[in-house]
Amino acid sequence: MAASLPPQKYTRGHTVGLVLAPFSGGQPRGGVEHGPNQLLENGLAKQLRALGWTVEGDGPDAMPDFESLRPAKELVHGILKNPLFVSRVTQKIHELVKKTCAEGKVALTLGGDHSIGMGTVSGSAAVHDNLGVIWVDAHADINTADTTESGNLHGCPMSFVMGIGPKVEAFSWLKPCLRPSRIVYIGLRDVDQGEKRILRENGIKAFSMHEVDKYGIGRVMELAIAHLGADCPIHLSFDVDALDPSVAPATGTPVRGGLSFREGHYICESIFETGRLVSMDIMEVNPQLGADHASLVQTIQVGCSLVRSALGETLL
Ligand SMILES: NC(=[NH2+])NCCC[C@H](N)C(=O)O
Ligand SMILES: [Mn+2]
Ligand SMILES: [Mn+2]
Repeated sequence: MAASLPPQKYTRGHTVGLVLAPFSGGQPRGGVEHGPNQLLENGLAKQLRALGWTVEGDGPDAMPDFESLRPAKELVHGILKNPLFVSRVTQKIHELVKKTCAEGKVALTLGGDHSIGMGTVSGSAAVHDNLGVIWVDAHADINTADTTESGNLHGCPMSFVMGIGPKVEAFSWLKPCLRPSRIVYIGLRDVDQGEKRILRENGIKAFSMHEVDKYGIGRVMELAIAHLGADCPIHLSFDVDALDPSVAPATGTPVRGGLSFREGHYICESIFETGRLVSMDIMEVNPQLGADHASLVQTIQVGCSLVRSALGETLL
């Protein structure tokens, strides 16, 4: 028997619309495009149905083929890698997330690398006024075309949705849609110099691992939710590298000193408790990385359990 879920303020009924994002063009390591398939094969949709959700978008032909969007000729903008390809894919994701949210469903995007956040945040913000974004990550992913040292667009989605930094021609579809005050970071511990300046200059609220250690995750979540305000819709973007590599090893840019298993889940549980989660990303699960098969299985399982916690699974 399905559990009965409490009402959610900003969505109609209890339907999750899956948005599958098998994409790795925002960074150089292959494998992360298999994240969505692995999460589904581990039973994610079934697990959400068992919690009482209606789940759409996991049918046999649901997996999109983004290769067809790869341009014959890339645009050049400094050291940015694949700007036109990333733009086309994220625009597609934007449309899918926007449609799902407009239908009153929770949009759950399975990545894929974190450049996809350009599409998910902008797609959700196009429907939900005053959206607050909780970005859980070891990294701030707020480089601009000027500050990025890697040229990897998975390190840039936040500056792109905010509309800061130089205009990049390939992304003319992406209009500024997120003010700095609508962002809260949790879990940061590997932030580039240019990104630190952007965070400071824009007064962006960030709870790095230092604050998680200092206050504990319970207090951090109280402060995070209070910062966004008591009554706004919330988008949760969860990069699994926010977790300590001992918890989620199969990811492209692991950084030691991360969130524990319980801290990660507590974040998700406390966002569910607000009743205001309207969209969520689970990103950077890379089944081809990690030392062995066990670390892969562990990472996929933790990805699934984070989503369950954000969608109402409780310990008791
Ligand atoms: N989504 C991620 N894992 N991002 C890692 C970004 C690392 C680095 N800051 C960069 O710009 O390349
Ligand atoms: Mn990230
Ligand atoms: Mn990261």
